[in-house]
Amino acid sequence: MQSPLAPAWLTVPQDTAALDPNIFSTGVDRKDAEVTVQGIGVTELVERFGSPLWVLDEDDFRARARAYADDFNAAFSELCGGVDVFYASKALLTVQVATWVKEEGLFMDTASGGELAIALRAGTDPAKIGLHGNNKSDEELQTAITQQIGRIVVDSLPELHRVDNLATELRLSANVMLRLTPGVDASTHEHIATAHEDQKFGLTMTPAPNAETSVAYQAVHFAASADRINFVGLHSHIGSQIFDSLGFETAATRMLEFIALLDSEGIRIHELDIGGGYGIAYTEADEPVAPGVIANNLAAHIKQEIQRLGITCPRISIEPGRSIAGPAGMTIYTAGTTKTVWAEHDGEHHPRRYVAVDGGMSDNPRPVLYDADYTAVLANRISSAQPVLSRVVGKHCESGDIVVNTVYLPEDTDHGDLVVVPATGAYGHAMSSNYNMLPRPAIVAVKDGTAREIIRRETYKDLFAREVEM
Ligand SMILES: Cc1ncc(COP(=O)(O)O)c(C=O)c1O
Ligand SMILES: N[C@@H](CCCC[NH3+])C(=O)O
Repeated sequence: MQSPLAPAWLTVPQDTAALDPNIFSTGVDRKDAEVTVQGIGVTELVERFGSPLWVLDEDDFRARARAYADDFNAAFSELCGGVDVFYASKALLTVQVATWVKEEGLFMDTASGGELAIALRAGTDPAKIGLHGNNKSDEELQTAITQQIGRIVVDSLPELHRVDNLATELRLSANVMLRLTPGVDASTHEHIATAHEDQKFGLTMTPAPNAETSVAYQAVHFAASADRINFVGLHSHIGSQIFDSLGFETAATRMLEFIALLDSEGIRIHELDIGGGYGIAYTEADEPVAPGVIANNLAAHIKQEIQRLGITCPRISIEPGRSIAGPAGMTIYTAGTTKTVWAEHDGEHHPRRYVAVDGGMSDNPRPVLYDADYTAVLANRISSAQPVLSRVVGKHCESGDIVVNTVYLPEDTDHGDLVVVPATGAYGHAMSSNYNMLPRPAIVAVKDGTAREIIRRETYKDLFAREVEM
């Protein structure tokens, strides 16, 4: 029965065993009542690799990566000479994952010296690497320049001057792209919107009061004329987990208008990166848009704008992260303590069942950071018990340690059952911690019916590893 505690979008499932193909990776199914990934059951996975466990459907990851490359190139090849797809590695990065990205022909977007180090360790061609960051250290910039990476995405005027000075000291030239703030309010959680004025990223396109030109304009003129800077192009990224195409289109228009202005002054912009941020389905309320549809819509919009402005289309690049890694991953947890509490709503009390699992905000901080919604299923068996409104919580010392805020689970879900949370491939492992000294789970990649660890589970010994002996 529908609980008054449930949000309007959450329906009571007809079948609590069903696996929504919008949310789960393509290799996930049920066999003999158990959830399987490419034919391997969750019980076997947990027996072999422990719980909780991050499972990655490697074929799904690779197919999504390829779809972005193929569909965007198909949509843009005639118009703008093609598209370079940079995988936003902040979503999920291990040396193995970087290798898949390389093998699928994608470029690599990194956002720190650490991510850059992993991309290089995986043998990524430096020319296919970008480095982001609003506060890059000299060491990070020096590595990027000496490695001659394809683009250092400069985020401020002082940083541009530092890059020029460092490149001069190193007697090398630096490949520089400028990240601008197109002043777009993306429809997403405020902590993951990145193109409105009042936030930390990018060079503003709005002139300060009484100033004749914007910081973005000054930066372009500096980059275009500095001896040690190879000016690659312009960049904008409006935010993350976005479904509405309007924000992307508005940003593209502002960038192209700026490009037209520069064009009229004789500064030709050869490349425009329009960022990532494409939303995925975490729950039944989310309706993700296929890469081919996003590509065609954006290409149609860009075509119209370059015709209106009378400019040649720059080469386009994009930076999807979540929409490649997210749906490919899921987390298997083991249920422990369960209890029912009486939650108040409109002056009445209603039951809410709590199912505590063996992980939580240390393996997925997104619910606590962004009120992110997820869903979950009972995975080791099918139950005919009635679905009851449940909250899956972790084992941390925080009442906000929520794994899935609202989901209908079979009433008899209990101690020892396996609970799977889908769509955790992005920003789970990437943002995980050892809070409460929980060792982090392993990541297992499943391909062609074979499961292998690509990141091993942490042990208590790992927790002592950085202790300095007295
Ligand atoms: C500059 C930049 N590019 C790409 C991304 C990837 O975003 P998403 O994982 O939402 O595709 C991000 C994250 O928001 C970002 O900050
Ligand atoms: N970590 C965020 C996205 C930030 C993307 C980086 N700019 C999330 O999980 O949704």
